[in-house]
Amino acid sequence: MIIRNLLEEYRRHLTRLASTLFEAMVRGLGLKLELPRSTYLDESTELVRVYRYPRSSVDKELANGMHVHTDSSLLSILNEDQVGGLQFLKDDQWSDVKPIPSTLIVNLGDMMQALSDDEYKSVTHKVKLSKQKERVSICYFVFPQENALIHTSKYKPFTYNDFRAQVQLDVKTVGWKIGLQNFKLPQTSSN
Ligand SMILES: O=C(O)CCC(=O)C(=O)O
Ligand SMILES: [Fe+2]
Repeated sequence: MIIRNLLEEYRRHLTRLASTLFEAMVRGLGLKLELPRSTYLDESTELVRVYRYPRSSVDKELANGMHVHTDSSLLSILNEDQVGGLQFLKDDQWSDVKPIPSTLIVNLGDMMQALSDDEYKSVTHKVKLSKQKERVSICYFVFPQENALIHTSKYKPFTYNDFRAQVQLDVKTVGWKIGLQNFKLPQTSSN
């Protein structure tokens, strides 16, 4: 089970990295968090996924290895090979994330967007399949404690559990994830 030990070691390094990044964002934004940091970045929730995306057999632009989405996480840290295919949406335009050797990609998830009161955005992204080469990525995700209340000015107070249950319900009833929009408080017109 060498792979298991390696993934565990990898996870521990990324916990450190994610905590450092989270701390920097909390300080940078001057966030007044009500609960300890480990409530929002809960080590026990961490996932490490290894993906193998096969070569695309269809000769079309549409060959998605991973459909359009935002991550529900607090933070996601991606480690990809040199094949490329990750794309993100900005101003209604898809852009490629060019792979850079020995470089990790940090995605902010929905929970970071909520905690930052929309100062930071959870990026919409997808993975396109290559026609030439298979792609491998190792992706780390960390989430808040399931029952910890996330309380900010732009959103109704909610827990990660509430969020996940709502996403599951939306996927079942509407057919896709609505996400943070469901928890948004009505905008006030004060200035
Ligand atoms: O494989 C990748 O680079 C991204 C995977 C991804 O977006 C996800 O698992 O949420
Ligand atoms: Fe993702």
